[in-house]
Amino acid sequence: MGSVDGDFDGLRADERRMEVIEWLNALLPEYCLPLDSSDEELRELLSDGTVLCHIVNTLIPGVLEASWGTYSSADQQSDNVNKFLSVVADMGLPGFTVKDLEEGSMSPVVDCLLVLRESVSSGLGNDTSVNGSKSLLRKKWQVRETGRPLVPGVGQGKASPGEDKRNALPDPKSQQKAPAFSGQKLHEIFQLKCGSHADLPAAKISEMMHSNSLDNAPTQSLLSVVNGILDESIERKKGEIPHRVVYLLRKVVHEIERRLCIQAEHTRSQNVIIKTREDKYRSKIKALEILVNGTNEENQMAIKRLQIIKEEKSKIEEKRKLGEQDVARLMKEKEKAENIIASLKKEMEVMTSMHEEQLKKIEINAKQMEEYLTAKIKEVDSLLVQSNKKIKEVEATSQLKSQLWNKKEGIFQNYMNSQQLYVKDLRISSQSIRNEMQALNMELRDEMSNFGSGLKCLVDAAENYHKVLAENQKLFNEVQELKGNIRVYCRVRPFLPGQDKKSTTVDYIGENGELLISNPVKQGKDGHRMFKFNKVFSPFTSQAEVFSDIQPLIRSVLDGFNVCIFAYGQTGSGKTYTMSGPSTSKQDWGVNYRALNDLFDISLSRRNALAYEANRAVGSTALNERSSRSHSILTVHVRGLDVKNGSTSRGCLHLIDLAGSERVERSEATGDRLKEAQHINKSLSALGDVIFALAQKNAHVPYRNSKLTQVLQSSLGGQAKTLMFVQINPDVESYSETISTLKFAERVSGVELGAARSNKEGKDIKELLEQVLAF
Ligand SMILES: Nc1ncnc2c1ncn2[C@@H]1O[C@H](COP(=O)(O)OP(=O)(O)OP(=O)(O)O)[C@@H](O)[C@H]1O
Repeated sequence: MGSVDGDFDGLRADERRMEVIEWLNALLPEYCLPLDSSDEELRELLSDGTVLCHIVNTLIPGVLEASWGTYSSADQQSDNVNKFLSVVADMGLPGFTVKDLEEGSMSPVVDCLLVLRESVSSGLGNDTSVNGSKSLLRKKWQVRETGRPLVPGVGQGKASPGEDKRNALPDPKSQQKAPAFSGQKLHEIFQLKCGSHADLPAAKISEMMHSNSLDNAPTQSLLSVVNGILDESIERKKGEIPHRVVYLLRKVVHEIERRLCIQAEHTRSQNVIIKTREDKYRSKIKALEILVNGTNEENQMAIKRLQIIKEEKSKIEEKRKLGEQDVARLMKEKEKAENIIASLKKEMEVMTSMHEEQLKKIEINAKQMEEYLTAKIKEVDSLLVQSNKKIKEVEATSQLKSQLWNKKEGIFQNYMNSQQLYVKDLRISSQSIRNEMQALNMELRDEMSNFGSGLKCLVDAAENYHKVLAENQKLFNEVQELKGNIRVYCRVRPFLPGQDKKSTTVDYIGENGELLISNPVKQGKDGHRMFKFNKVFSPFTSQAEVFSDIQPLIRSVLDGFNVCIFAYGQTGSGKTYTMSGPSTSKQDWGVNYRALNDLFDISLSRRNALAYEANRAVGSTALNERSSRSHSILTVHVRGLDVKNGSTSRGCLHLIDLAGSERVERSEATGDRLKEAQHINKSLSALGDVIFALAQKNAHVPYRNSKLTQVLQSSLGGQAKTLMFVQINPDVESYSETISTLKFAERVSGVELGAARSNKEGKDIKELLEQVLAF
């Protein structure tokens, strides 16, 4: 793009220069500079300032006079240029510097000339201001209206009207090219006053005709001559024109014609040049348009590429950022690694120095050891020498000693003989002792046989113990059966802290399982309801007391019975309290902990006779693990192996914390909770139905009505023993739940209780129990 601008600038400068040259050619045709002249050619024409002054004089005749001369000095040249510039400045037009004219670009000079042209052309005609400025300029430069400058020696005299046209300055070139006619001479000829042309001497005219001075004279001057002659002719009132004057006129006219022809020729050639230039510029413009179109497409492409590049750049920047982060991380890691390496290096250095020190020490020790060992070797050598000496000495002494021993042997032989005699005596006495020992052995054998018969009696007694134990178990279980296979214990929960103790529904708790519940709404006889169970535990009954009543059932599990203990009651009535206990401290233990503990204790006490295999399963029946909405079942399977006869017994204990017994309609449950409550109710009523059927000894027991009864099937019915804790809340607000719970329990226990009561043997239960416990 820059180059295109440059081209345009160049083009504009060329055009402007051509414009100036064209104007100059029109104004001063005598110079006739080719239109495509360069800056340098224009500079050559204008540099001495003469032409510039000539321009001013042509536009405002007589304002300036250039310093003429074939070879004008540098001072003259700058003087001419300064004159021109001061005229331009006086006209209020922008000028240029002398330096611009001497070197560098000619555009300031061209601009100045164009502005001057514009200013003059716009001020032509009846522009008084321009005329005014012209007169001012003339005044300034002391020029008369005739146009002659008031320079001494130049054009002095009276100016006549019409003399203006004749006052044009002579062409400096003509002066240069025609030395025969000096500038002053030609001037004189063309500046002749009226009537003088006719009076020109013949020699002078012939000199003019034969010389080429007309060739060099400015056209303006030639026209002035013609005009002068014509004026003269008019003045002389059609007087006869001398032949020589006619000839001169012809010559002048001929010259004018010749010049016009040249000018026309020149104009034609200029036109051709201009046309070719125009074509050139048109083709250039087309090329530029194509270039511009191409550039637009390229621009769009470039914009698209730029966008892609921008996107790529942003991606690259992101990558670069990530890279920088990586680099930062790696730098940190590198720093860490360098730190570690530095610390390791330090450690290495320390270790190396330590090793070196140790090596030195070892070397020192080795040296010391070597010295020590060489000393030792020396010592050993000397000792060896000494020991050799000693061996010899010892050999000598041993010889002496053997002689001595031989003497002592003789003495010992004598002693031995005497001792043999003594041993003979001892043998005789030992024989008598042996006889005594045999007698004693006989006595011991008799005693041992007596002890064996005693031991046999003990073994027989032990065997009898097993039989008695079995009988005991049998009796115990009979007692349990007599007590009933289904038992219902009611437990009344105490009031919780913050509850009003006066608002109780429990009126009376009898020793034989009676429970009187009062209706808070009804008064009198109808306001009370009596229930009867196997036992009723008051709010003050401890965990241990409750368990002592069910302990025999746990014992029967080890004897191969299935036992099922469960707690039934509304939420918050104490089911978990009874079954598990409020805490894990021993005194708070519920039935579960105590039952398991008891099983272990009894199995341990029976370990000599029976080996048990202490298995447990825990589960819950509903989706929710909260005890109030799920049944929690703890099952213990017991297998006992009789050590003596190898027989096995299997028992199973189910400990169940049932879900809350609230009625669905009362719980106001909806959605999943409703379904859950319905399931719970269903399983509880199924349990009731099973127990009821069992108590009535029905042929069909509906075990399959619920999952709960299916799971407990083996522990409900048959020889299985079932115990139900009916938990009640004494609070008045829970009255209706309490009644429905008790009714359910009564339904379960009612028939069984009746059966137990009608059994005559039931009266002997207490006695039987006492017998068993006494045994
Ligand atoms: N015999 C009792 N002595 C003292 N506090 C009791 C007794 N029975 C129950 N409680 C207390 O009453 C509250 C409710 O008891 P518990 O949680 O055992 O009831 P629950 O019937 O198991 O309730 P849920 O059906 O919601 O599980 C507990 O704070 C418990 O400690």
